[in-house]
Amino acid sequence: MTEENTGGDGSTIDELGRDIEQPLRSLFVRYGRTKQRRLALGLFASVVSRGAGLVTPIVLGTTIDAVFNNEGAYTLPLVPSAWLPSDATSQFWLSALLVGGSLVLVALTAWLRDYMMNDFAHGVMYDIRADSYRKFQELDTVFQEEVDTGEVMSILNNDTTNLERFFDNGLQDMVRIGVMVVGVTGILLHLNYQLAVITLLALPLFIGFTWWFTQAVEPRYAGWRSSVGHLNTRLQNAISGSLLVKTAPAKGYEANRIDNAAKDLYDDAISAIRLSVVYRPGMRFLTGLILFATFVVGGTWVFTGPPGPLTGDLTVGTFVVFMLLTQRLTAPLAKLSDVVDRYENAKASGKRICGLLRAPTYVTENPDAAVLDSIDGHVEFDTVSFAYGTNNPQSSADEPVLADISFTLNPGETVALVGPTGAGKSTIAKLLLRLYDVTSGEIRADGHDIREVTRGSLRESIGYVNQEPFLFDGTVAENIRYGQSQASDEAVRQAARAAQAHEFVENLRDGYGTEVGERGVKLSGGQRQRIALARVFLQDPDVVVLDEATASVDTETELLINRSLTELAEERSTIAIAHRLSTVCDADRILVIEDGEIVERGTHKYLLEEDGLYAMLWRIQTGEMDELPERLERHVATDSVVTR
Ligand SMILES: Nc1ncnc2c1ncn2[C@@H]1O[C@H](COP(=O)(O)OP(=O)(O)OP(=O)(O)O)[C@@H](O)[C@H]1O
Repeated sequence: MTEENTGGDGSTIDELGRDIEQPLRSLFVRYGRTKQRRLALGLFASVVSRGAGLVTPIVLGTTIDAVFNNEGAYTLPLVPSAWLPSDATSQFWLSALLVGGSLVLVALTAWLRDYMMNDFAHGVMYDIRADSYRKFQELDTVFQEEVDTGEVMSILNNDTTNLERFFDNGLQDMVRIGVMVVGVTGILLHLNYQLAVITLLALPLFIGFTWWFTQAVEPRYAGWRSSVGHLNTRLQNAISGSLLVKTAPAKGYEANRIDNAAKDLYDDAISAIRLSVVYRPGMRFLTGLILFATFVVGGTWVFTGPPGPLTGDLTVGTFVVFMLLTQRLTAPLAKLSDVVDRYENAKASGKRICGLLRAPTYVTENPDAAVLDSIDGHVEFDTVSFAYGTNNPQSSADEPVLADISFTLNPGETVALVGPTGAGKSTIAKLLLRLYDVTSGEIRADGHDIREVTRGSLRESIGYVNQEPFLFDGTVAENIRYGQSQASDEAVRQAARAAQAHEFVENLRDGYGTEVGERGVKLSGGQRQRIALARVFLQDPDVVVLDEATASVDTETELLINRSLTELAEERSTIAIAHRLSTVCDADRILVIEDGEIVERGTHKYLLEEDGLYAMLWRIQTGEMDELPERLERHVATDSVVTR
C-alpha cells in the first residue's frame, strides 16, 4: 500500500479502498513490523501450547494398550524405544509424568501466547487508530468537507474494532487450526494411515465450501460496512441538528431518513448473514460427519476386523486415540468458519481503513519548509486567484471564487473585507491560514510565500475567530487553554479579562471550572464567542483574522466584544470581515469584494465619497435606502462566483 496520490476514481473513502487486494496484509506489513518479536514469541508459544495439548491423547492410547491391556509395545511418537522403560509400573508413571508435565507446559505457554498475541494485536490497533486520525487531520480541507463525519467515525470506531477482533482472536485461531491440521494429520497417519485417510476424506469438502463462502460473502460484507458508515452519517447529522429536527415543519422527515438508512443497513447485514448462517452450521455438519465416519469405520474395525479393503489390526488404544485426536481436529475446523467470517469482515473494514490512509493530499507541506518564528505582521496577497476544485481534482467545485486579489496588510494595520454574501471574503481568510492552496498568485507573510513555511508555525502566528466558535466538552479554563496547555491560571484569567469574559465566568457556578457541555451548549452565543476570543488573547498572535466575529450576538454583547476586539487588534495586523459596516468603519483600509474581485478600496470616508457599492451598502444599513438596488438583489438571488 502506498500513500502517494492515487488520482482518479471517485472521492469517497470506499472508492479509494476498493481496488486494494490484500488490505489486511498491507496493514499487517505496515504496522506489525515493529512488533515482530512479540508476534514471533506469541506464535511460537501458540504452536508449543497446541502441540503439548496432543500429548495426553497420545500417551493415553499407548498406556491403554501396553500397560492395561498388555497388547503391543509401549511406544511414543518421535521417542526412540531404547529410551522408554520396559516394566509396566515405570511405563505407567512415565505416562502420568508426561500427562502432568504437558498440563503445566500447556498452561505456561498458553499464558505467554495470550499475553504476546494480545499485546501485538492491541499495539497494532493502537497505531492504526492513531495514524488514521492523524491522517484524517492532515487531509485537505476540501477532502474533509466532501467526506461525511459519520463515515469517518465509523472507520475510526467500527472498522478498527472489526480489525481488532481479527488480529486479536482470529490470528490465534488460525495458528490453532494450522497446528491441529498439520500435527493431528501427521499423528493420525503415523498411527494408522488407512483409518486416517477415511478421517481426512472430508477435508477437501471443507476447503471447497469455505472457498465458495469467501467468494460469495466478500461483496456483501463490503456493502454492510459501507451501510454502517451511511447510517452513522445520518445519525450524526440528525443528532447535531436535533433542534432543527424538532422545530422543522415536516415532523417525521428525519425519522424517515434514518429509517431508510437503517433499513439499508438491515438489508445489507441480512444479505451477508444469510450466507453466514448457511456456512457455519454447514461447517459444523461436515466436522460431525468426520467424527461419525471415523467412529463407524474404526468401531467396526475393532469389533470385526478390517472392513472392506482395509487391512491390519486396530487396537482399542489406537481407536481411542483416533477418536480423541479426531475431536481435536474437528473442533478447530468447526471454528474455521468463525475465522473466515471474521477475516472477511475484517477485510472489508481493512479496505476502508486503507482507503482513508491512502487518501491523496494536495495541500502538502514542503519538506524544506521554514519555521516562521514570529512575524512582524506584514501580509501580502499578490494577484491571488482561487477555485475550490483545484485543491481536489475529484471535486466538482471548479468555478473560480477569487480572481486577482492583491492587497497589503502592514504591521499593526486593520484591513476590513466587506461585500455581498458569497463574494469570497471568508475564502480570502482561509487561504491566509492555508486551509486551501491558491490556484495562482502568492500569499506572503513577512515576505515568505506561505507554502514555503510550516503550516504549524503559520497558524500559530495567526489568531482566527469566526462566527461560530467551537468549544470542546470540558471546563471554561480548558477551552481557553486549548492548544496552550502550559499557560498558567493567571495567564488564562488575564486573557479572559481582555476578552471581557472574566466577569461572567466568575459568576458561573464553578467559575473557570464550569463544564461548558458538548460544543459549549451550556453557554450563550455571546459567552462562547468571548471564550473563543480569550483563547486568541492567550495565543497572542501577530496577525488576527476576525471572520464575522460579532455576527451572532446581540447589540449589548457586540459592544462588549467590540471593546475586546479593538484591544486584540491594537498593535496587531488584523483582517476583519464584517457585514455590519459600522464595526469596520475605523479600519485603515476597507476592501469591497464583489464576485471574487476587489471592486473598491479605501477608507470609510473615501468610499462614501466614491458613492459606489460600499456607499450603497452603507445607506441600506443606516436606513437611508429602503429598496434593495438591483446590483445587490442579484447577489442575494444567486451564489456569487467570478463570472469572467
Ligand atoms: N468548501 C467549499 N467548496 C466549494 N465552494 C465553496 C466552499 N466554501 C465556499 N464556497 C463558495 O465560494 C464562494 C465564496 O464563499 P465565501 O464563504 O468566501 O463568501 P463570503 O463572502 O465569506 O460569504 P458570506 O458573507 O455569506 O459569509 C461562494 O460561492 C461559496 O458557495
